[in-house]
Amino acid sequence: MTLKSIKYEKGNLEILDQLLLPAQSKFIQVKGVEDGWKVINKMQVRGAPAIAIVGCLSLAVELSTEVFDDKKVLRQEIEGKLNYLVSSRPTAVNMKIAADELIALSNKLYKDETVTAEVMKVKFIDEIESMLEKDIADNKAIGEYGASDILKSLPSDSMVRILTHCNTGSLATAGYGTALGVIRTLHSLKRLEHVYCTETRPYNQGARLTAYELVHDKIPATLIVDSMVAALMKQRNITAVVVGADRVASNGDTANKIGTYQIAVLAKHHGVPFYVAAPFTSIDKKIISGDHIIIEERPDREMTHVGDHRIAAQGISCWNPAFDITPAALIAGIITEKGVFRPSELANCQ
Ligand SMILES: CSC[C@H]1O[C@H](OP(=O)(O)O)[C@H](O)[C@@H]1O
Repeated sequence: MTLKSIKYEKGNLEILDQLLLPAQSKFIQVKGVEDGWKVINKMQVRGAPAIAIVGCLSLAVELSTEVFDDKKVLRQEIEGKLNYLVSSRPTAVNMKIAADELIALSNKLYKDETVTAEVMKVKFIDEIESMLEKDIADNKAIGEYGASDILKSLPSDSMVRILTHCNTGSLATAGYGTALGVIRTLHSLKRLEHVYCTETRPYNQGARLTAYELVHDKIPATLIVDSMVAALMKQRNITAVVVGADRVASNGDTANKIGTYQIAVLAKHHGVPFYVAAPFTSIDKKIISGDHIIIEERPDREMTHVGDHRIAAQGISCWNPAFDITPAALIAGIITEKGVFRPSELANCQ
């Protein structure tokens, strides 16, 4: 049974409160857009694809409780609430891309005189619901493409050792995962010797979430502290690094969890291929480079406390960017549901 972080039935949405993992596995109800914004902003649900899916499903749930007889009112409500959801977290592009596409659909349905307000609402909710299965299908394709690219230049009986950062699995998507999807596919092919996952301070997505998923799936894995990456690459024969993405610019520069950039630099130094795994819903063709990606800064408390326990001196100032930018020059390949692309190929692929 695979892990699920999102439970959805028409008119009802629940999310696994990831702030409580791994100690407590508790689902909480999301009754509408306001709840959706809050659970994303507080990082009770997180991960670029999951943010978009939960945000849009929160709107679907809200609309399903209302009756519309005026298409103009429905269209205005859709646009306003999607733009509000985009403001919940600024760096991942998935929610913005989903909002733009759904607003375009809303405008198309609004202009179609054969479509009533209620039919417009039903068609709109159907489109949002389709995101769940599409994301899982995309992740399975990412897993296949990524595994074959990593294995293609290796002896057919060799085993691989993979390093990953943050959480990119079922807890960051609708299921299976992106970088963790590549790891799951390598494991299913019986070619995965071992995974190393970083704890990923300060939210500890690796220690709390990725380790949770790897243990759940019985995948051989070892947790390391973020500062161990250089020693690991020096002492263990890491085959490849595979990480996720929150926003990939059209030149391949990639925003991902803080700490990703330094892993990419170390991978270059040690001759380890560094891959980004992300669906096309994480690629922002509207920006030319990583210089144009907004980096979210999170509250100091996420650094100074673990739960209610203070671990940093009272009064120290903190800098807590949630992401950093890895330059395209350090990326061997961008693994998507349409194939693996070198960064220089990205601008021309649809
Ligand atoms: C499926 S990629 C998820 C991506 O999102 C994470 O960030 P956060 O936990 O702050 O939402 C991290 O950057 C992952 O690579």
